[in-house]
Amino acid sequence: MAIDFRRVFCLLLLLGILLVVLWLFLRRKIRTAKLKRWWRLISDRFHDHQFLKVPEFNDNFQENQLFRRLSLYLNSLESIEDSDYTNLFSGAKSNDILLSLNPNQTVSDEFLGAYLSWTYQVVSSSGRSFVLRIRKRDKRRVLRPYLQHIHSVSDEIDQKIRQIRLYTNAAVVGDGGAGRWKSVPFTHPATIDTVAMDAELKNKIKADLDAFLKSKQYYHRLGRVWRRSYLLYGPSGTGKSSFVAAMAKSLSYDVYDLDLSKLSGDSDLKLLLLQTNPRSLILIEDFDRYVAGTSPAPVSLSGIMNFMDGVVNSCCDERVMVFTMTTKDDIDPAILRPGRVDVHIHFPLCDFNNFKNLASSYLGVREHKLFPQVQEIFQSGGATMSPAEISELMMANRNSPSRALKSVISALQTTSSTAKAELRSAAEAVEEAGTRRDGPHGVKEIRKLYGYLSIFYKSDGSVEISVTCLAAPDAMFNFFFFIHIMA
Ligand SMILES: Nc1ncnc2c1ncn2[C@@H]1O[C@H](COP(=O)(O)OP(=O)(O)OP(=O)(O)O)[C@@H](O)[C@H]1O
Ligand SMILES: [Mg+2]
Repeated sequence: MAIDFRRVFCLLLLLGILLVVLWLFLRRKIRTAKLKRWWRLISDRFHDHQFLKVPEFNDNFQENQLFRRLSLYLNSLESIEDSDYTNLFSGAKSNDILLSLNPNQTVSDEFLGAYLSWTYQVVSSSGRSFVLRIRKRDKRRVLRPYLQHIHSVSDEIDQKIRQIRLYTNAAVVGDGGAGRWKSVPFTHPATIDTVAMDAELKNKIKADLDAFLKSKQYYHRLGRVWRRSYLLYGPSGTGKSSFVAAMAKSLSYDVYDLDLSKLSGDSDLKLLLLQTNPRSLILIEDFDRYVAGTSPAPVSLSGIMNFMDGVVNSCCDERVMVFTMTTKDDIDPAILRPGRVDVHIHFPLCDFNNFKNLASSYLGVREHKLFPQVQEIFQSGGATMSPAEISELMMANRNSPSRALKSVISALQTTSSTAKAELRSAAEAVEEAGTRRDGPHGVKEIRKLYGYLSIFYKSDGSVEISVTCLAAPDAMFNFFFFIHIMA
């Protein structure tokens, strides 16, 4: 039988054309990623796999940093778009859209020629975790470099999108456990530059924070935990809390605002500390209330001191601790010894230099014909206004710098004359005390003038008055005048 080559050729041509049309059709209908996935599913059948789980918390309820890094890394993968179910969130900028994996969804990845897949698991009993599926054959070759790759990519993402957060501790419910810290984005607008304080002091603190950030190796070489603690003390409204916010922003650290009154005991304090992340600032506001015993605290003094020493927080590398208080007069110096508190920063009531800083930021005024009058009031002593009070007056009159300055002058004059009258009556009280003393011996303190005049009745029978110089030119130092009256 003779072969009809023309017919065979036509058939083959027709078949070829059909195949090309089919290929074009499939390419349009099925994305290559899906084809790849199918191919991988088929080839996976011929390999053994291993599963590795990355839980969100470790046994101490401490956040597992690898989980956080993975979350950043996986949500940045392009393949997340191929997952069947993905969450969309708006980002920090208005046109940013962030993708995030939905529970029980899988995202695939490729590294050094190996195929890997991650499943995001949420189980009510054991919490959230990521589970890696990797071919046994690839594990030895790929796992270590892959994890390093995740570290460096997540670090990069972290730098780009890092938004610092403010954590607050909730009261103990049930058996304590994980999730005691609740967080919100920390958006306080204060920066170190916006806080009015002595310029030299400000530069010293900036340099100190900078040096701390760079000294990981140094601390570790000395066998010390890489942490630094600061005490900010001064009257109300002098900028302590604003400065804490500014410090956190300058370090780019999360803030853990620890409310001691919500703790259930010393072990609870340890547990909460273990749950803080590295690169964070742990803040205890109004610390004097707890250590001077004016507020009952559910934690013991030794528990607090252990926490300050870093004994309990050997895990607490890369932490800054900040304590704020109104005055450190009543605090046992042992609590504030070097090592427990590394840097003491005094926030004084407003002086002329701070007033000029405030006028410059709040009113945009660097010089004004009313400045000499303001300076005179500060120099005459007795002007006892906080930067908060002065800045409020400036803000209220920000449309007219002259009116703002006049209202500041009038308020300063009022506080100055009240302060002088109080000083006189306090001195009279001391004079009287010199001739008549009742009550038990010991230290009894009358605090007047916003804490700037202190009178001590001492056990040796003497009376000591300490007056902090109100117009102290340098925020670092206080000047004390002592009057001794022997009974
Ligand atoms: N030194 C300052 N420079 C600029 N603004 C200040 C300064 N001190 C206070 N303020 C302003 O006053 C307000 C109160 O300040 P802040 O809360 O920081 O004071 P504080 O010392 O923490 O007071 P408290 O002891 O009552 O908590 C803030 O809005 C802040 O902007
Ligand atoms: Mg405060």
